Amino acid sequence: MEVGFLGLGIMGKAMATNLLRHGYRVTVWNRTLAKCQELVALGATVGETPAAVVAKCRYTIAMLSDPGAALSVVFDKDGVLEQIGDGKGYIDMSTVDAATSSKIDEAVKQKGGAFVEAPVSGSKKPAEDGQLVILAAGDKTLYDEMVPAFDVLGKKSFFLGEIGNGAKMKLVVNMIMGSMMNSLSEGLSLADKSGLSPQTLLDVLDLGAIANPMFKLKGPAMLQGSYNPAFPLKHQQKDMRLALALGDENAVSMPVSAAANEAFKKARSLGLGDLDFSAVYEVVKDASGSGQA
Ligand SMILES: NC(=O)C1=CN([C@@H]2O[C@H](COP(=O)(O)OP(=O)(O)OC[C@H]3O[C@@H](n4cnc5c(N)ncnc54)[C@H](OP(=O)(O)O)[C@@H]3O)[C@@H](O)[C@H]2O)C=CC1
Ligand SMILES: O=CC(=O)O
Repeated sequence: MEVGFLGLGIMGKAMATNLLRHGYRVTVWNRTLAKCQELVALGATVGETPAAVVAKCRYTIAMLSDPGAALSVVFDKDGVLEQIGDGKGYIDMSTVDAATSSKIDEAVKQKGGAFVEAPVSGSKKPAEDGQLVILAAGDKTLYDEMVPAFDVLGKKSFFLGEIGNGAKMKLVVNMIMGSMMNSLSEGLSLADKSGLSPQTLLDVLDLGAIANPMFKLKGPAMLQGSYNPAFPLKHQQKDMRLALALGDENAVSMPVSAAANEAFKKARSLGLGDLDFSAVYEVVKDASGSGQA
C-alpha cells in the first residue's frame, strides 16, 4: 500500500518510519524539506508539495503542529485540496479543534474525496513503538480502509462517529493530562519545600491508586531538570486552550484546567515552549518559592 505522509516532526517522523518498517511505500513531505532526508534513507520518496503527495498517493496522512498548520497544508497554494478528489482519502492525525476538522472535512468532500480525523493519544515513544491510541471519526469507509495502517501505528483504534468527535475526545484527554502534570509539579514542589524527598514522593505515588505511566516516566527527569521534548510544551498549551474553548462552547466550568493553562502560558512566555511539557515544573517551582528539587 502506498501512503503519503505530511509533517515529519517528533510524531510524524516516528509514525512514517513505522509504516516504512511494515512494508508500506511512503511518500513524505515536510515544510522544512531537509527533514525528509532521514526518511529517504529508510526507503521513503519525497513529494515536493502536499499537492504532489496527494497526486501520487491514494491515501495521505498528516501530522502537523496545530490548527493553523493543518489548515494551511490543505487550503494554501500547492495544498492538499488541489489534488484531492474521487477515490482519494485524507487522514489528519494532528491535534486540532472540531471546527478545524469540520472545515477540512467539508472542503475535501466538496472535491469528492473522503476525510477522517484521527488524533492520537501517546507520545514519542508510543509513536516509535506503534503503541498509539487512535481517536478517529468521519468517513467510516475510509476509516475501515485505514485500519491496517492504524494497526501499525497504534495498539487500539476507536471510531467515534461524526467529524469533530475525535478532536473533542483528544482535547478532553489532553486537558486531563495537562492538569495532572501541574498537580504533579505542585506535589513535587510541596514535598521539597516541606522537607520531604521528592524522589520518595515519586516512589510512594508509584505504589498507590494514582500510579500512572506519566508520573513514572516524567517524574525522575523533572527532578533532574531534564526536559528533552517528547511532547512540546507549546503543543500542550495549545491543547489546554482548545479544550477550554470547548468548555466555553458547552458552558462547562473548568477552573482546574484554566489554572493549569495559565501555568503553561507562563512557561511559554519564559521561552520554555519547545521543551517537554513537564518543564511546567520550572514555573510551578518558582511560583511556590521552592528551592532545589
Ligand atoms: N509529541 C507528542 O507527544 C504528541 C503530539 N501530538 C500532536 O501531534 C501533532 C504533531 O506533534 P509533534 O510531532 O510533537 O510536533 P512537532 O512540533 O515536532 O512537529 C510539527 C510539524 O508540523 C509542521 N508545521 C508546523 N507549522 C506548519 C505550517 N504552518 N505549515 C506546514 N507544516 C507546519 C512542522 O514542520 P517543520 O519541520 O517545517 O517545522 C513539523 O513537521 C501536534 O498537533 C501535537 O499536538 C499528539 C500526541 C502526542
Ligand atoms: O498529546 C500528547 C500525548 O502524550 O498524547
